[in-house]
Amino acid sequence: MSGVKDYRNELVAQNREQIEQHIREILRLIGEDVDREGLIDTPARVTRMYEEIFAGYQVDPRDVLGVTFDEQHEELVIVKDIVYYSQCEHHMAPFFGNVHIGYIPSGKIAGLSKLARLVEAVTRKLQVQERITSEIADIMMETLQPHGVMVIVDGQHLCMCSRGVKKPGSKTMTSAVRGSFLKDAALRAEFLSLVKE
Ligand SMILES: Nc1nc2c(ncn2[C@@H]2O[C@H](COP(=O)(O)OP(=O)(O)OP(=O)(O)O)[C@@H](O)[C@H]2O)c(=O)[nH]1
Ligand SMILES: [Zn+2]
Repeated sequence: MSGVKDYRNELVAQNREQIEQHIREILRLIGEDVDREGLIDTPARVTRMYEEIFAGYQVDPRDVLGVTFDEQHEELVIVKDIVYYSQCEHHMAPFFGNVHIGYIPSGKIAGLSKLARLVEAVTRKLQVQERITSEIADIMMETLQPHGVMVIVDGQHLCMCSRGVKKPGSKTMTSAVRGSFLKDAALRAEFLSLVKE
């Protein structure tokens, strides 16, 4: 595993030649002229893009929250509007949106940027939106041991917009609720109202 700050998918880099060959073959099989100027470098570009958009395989998302601070703030902390881009595991088509994370620390707070890094680590791979949502909540619970966590994710799935059912603009909303948020309706309401602002 490489460090959690700047990472690319090393397996893609190791297999670069084979991946490029396969992409070239797919281009040929869909009826393209693989030797035309605009496409000559496309297999290499796509492979470099895979190193980036599939970088999540390179990191254990738990390591991202390795840096924490002891702090007695046992009140709501929210980081909202964390933009993510992921790839749906059914079609390998992009989906993207925002993640909102709220938690009540229990003696341990995370660096704020680490929550955004956690989103990166969980989304930069083949995913479904539900799993992104619950993985973020579960990893927060496991590593920070807070009183509770609530995560909301919205997503626009290109596999539903540009193909198939073709419903551009439709948004999928998912939430995960853990610990004190489960029992406390007022806390959930406070989180939701601050996320909406
Ligand atoms: N639950 C969930 N479903 C997703 C997500 N991303 C894509 N899908 C769905 O995965 C399903 C795959 O369905 P299939 O019937 O196997 O594939 P398909 O024939 O291409 O389906 P259509 O998209 O309806 O044309 C579709 O309904 C997609 O909308 C996600 O993040 N969560
Ligand atoms: Zn899809």
